[in-house]
Amino acid sequence: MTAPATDRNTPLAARAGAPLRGRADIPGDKSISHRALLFGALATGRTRIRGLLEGHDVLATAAAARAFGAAVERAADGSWCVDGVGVGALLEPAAPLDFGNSGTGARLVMGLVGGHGITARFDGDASLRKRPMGRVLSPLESMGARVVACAEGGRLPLTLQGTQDPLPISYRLPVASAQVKSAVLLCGLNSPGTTTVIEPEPTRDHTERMLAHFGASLAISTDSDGARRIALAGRPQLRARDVVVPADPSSAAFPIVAALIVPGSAVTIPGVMVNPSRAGMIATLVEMGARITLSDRREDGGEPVADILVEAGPLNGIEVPAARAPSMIDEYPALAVAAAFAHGTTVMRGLSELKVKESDRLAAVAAGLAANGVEVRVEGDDLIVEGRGGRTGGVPGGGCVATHLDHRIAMAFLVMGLGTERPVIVDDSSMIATSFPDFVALMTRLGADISPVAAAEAAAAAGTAR
Ligand SMILES: O=C(O)C1=C[C@@H](OP(=O)(O)O)[C@@H](O)[C@H](O)C1
Ligand SMILES: C=C(OP(=O)(O)O)C(=O)O
Repeated sequence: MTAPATDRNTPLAARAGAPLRGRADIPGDKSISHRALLFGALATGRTRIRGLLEGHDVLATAAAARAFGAAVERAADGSWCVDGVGVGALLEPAAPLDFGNSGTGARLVMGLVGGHGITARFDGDASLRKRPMGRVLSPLESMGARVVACAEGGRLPLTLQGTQDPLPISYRLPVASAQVKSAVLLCGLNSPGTTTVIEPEPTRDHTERMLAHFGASLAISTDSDGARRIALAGRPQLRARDVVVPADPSSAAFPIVAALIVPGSAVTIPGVMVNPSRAGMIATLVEMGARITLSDRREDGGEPVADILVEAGPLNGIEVPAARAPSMIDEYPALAVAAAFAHGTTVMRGLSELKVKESDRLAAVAAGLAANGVEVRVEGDDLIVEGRGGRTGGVPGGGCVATHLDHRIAMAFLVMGLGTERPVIVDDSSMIATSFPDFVALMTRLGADISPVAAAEAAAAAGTAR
């Protein structure tokens, strides 16, 4: 249930305390940040990006863009400039590309390499090396790319040889994955024909929005069976554009849940992206009775955004349908924590994709809840949490959570500890910097009590939780 802390881990403990109050400025969206750098590298001219997320995942993508010949610099005012090389003109990287913890970076860049006459080696950390890459490699191979070498099961480290003339294919996604969709479209950008992706379940649409923003020609329609069809005309001339990156709803989920479960809290979060393909968490929390108010809805950088006010209050357990999963796939660890504080049972259906994230999140969430005294079951791909809202003793806490190199597991359980009877320890917090480097400082400014604990204390807590 719990992993032993090592010397390199940085365990943290979260304790219940004062209400959370004030304004939370959330960093830029991770998905849009990766894409802004890659489209900047593929465009001709200078792209300026404001609000880029400066997390480790995105910085690894910036390094890859440089390896392809783009100039990528941070300006004195905090914006980023990318001088691109143009579609079809990427250079071959001189050294292996290291994507660290980032599935998005690795898979999107595989699409780029697959559609250019270059060869690149891909690697990542122990978590990324476990994640399936076949889902991207398989369509790229049908477009003409070749996997020269890879670890068992099509995993990293691997070497991919691209083609300068990718075949235009029509590809129906076998899994609901925006990363697979995006890899195929990025490869198809340098194809002489039209590349079509059909997605039976809609996934985040930032790639399509940004393709249009940079001047590509794409047609989006709905098939008779309800599937979404995206047709991209190959070899467009992409022109550099300004990109404004809105606040990341997946990061905002943590202070939102914290404000809901810590009595007396009221937190405002300005400029959060509320694109419908990412807004499942807000809809779910509102269904649970959360006091969440959206105001000043507007458009920023081609994405809908709003200011969010969250106030603490009771939550009720609900059933979350499988169809909603793609619109909140990264938010389930935070939602499961909210469910632990709700009155009644919450059933989250159709979570198979959670098993192939930075960790097996279905197992990690269940283990973390159980270690902190919450009754939880995994039934097939469903997660069932028995909320402790209104029960004597509240949510017990007192456990140490194994984070398995997973930023979202670390942040979700630190949030949990802000509302539990006893502190919650996470065995490692270093991965939080992949997506939300300022998380602990931001939560502390709101009034949260999160502090380092000695590895020995974390190990002892892990022992008692077993
Ligand atoms: O395209 C993207 O930016 C992402 C897509 C999702 O992954 P999948 O495509 O594997 O669902 C999500 O979990 C990830 O954090 C970001
Ligand atoms: C799944 C995630 O990211 P990635 O796939 O890019 O590693 C995430 O950020 O929760």
